[in-house]
Amino acid sequence: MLGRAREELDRVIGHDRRLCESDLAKLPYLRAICKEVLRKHPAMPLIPRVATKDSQVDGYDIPRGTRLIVNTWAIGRDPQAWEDPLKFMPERFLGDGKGAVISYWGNDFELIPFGGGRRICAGMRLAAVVVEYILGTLVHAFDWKLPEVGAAEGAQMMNMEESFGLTLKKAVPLTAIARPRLSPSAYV
Ligand code: HEM
Repeated sequence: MLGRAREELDRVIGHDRRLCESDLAKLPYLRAICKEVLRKHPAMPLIPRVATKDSQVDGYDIPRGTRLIVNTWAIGRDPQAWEDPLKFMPERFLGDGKGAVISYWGNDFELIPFGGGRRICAGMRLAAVVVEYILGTLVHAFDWKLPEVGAAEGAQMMNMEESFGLTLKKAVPLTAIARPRLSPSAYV
């Protein structure tokens, strides 16, 4: 996966400069990775709401004033919505399958990391660009490796468990070593 992302970045950008915002539209695999991250690890896992009128959802009566929590974390891992939901598979957003037309702008309810409706994230356009830009730059401009440690400690380093809160964080922070891989002039 890292190799495929790097191959795409090298093909579009080369080694003599760093990624620019205008490159992002030409990097579909990078975009698919970011979507997959936001599906499986949404930064805001629980979205609060209050019912403004009596309603019925999926056979449940919801009286006006009820406090509701939309669990985007669970939606992203729902086997009724996603094939093999626990697998990190950016390819699900590429090609001509169902996933290729799913976006996170609030209309496809299986992928709502920025929420939806009137209170949808006010910064989502900025956030979507920044996430792609930062991840793309880190992958394109550096080779990454884990510190050399014993197997048990090594397994902990790639630990993807999450600690729940208002925002979702990695339970075990990642430590990795970066080595530049572009022409020296690209870093100036
Ligand atoms: C990956 C980054 C981000 C994620 C995943 C994210 C996610 C969310 C979510 C899920 C909500 C609740 C939406 C709802 O209730 O339907 C929200 C609200 C909000 N976000 Fe973001 N957000 C991100 C970045 C940002 C940034 C960069 C800004 C500002 C520059 C921002 C500003 C806001 C504001 C102002 C609200 C409240 C909107 C309202 O209640 O009307 N967010 N965000």
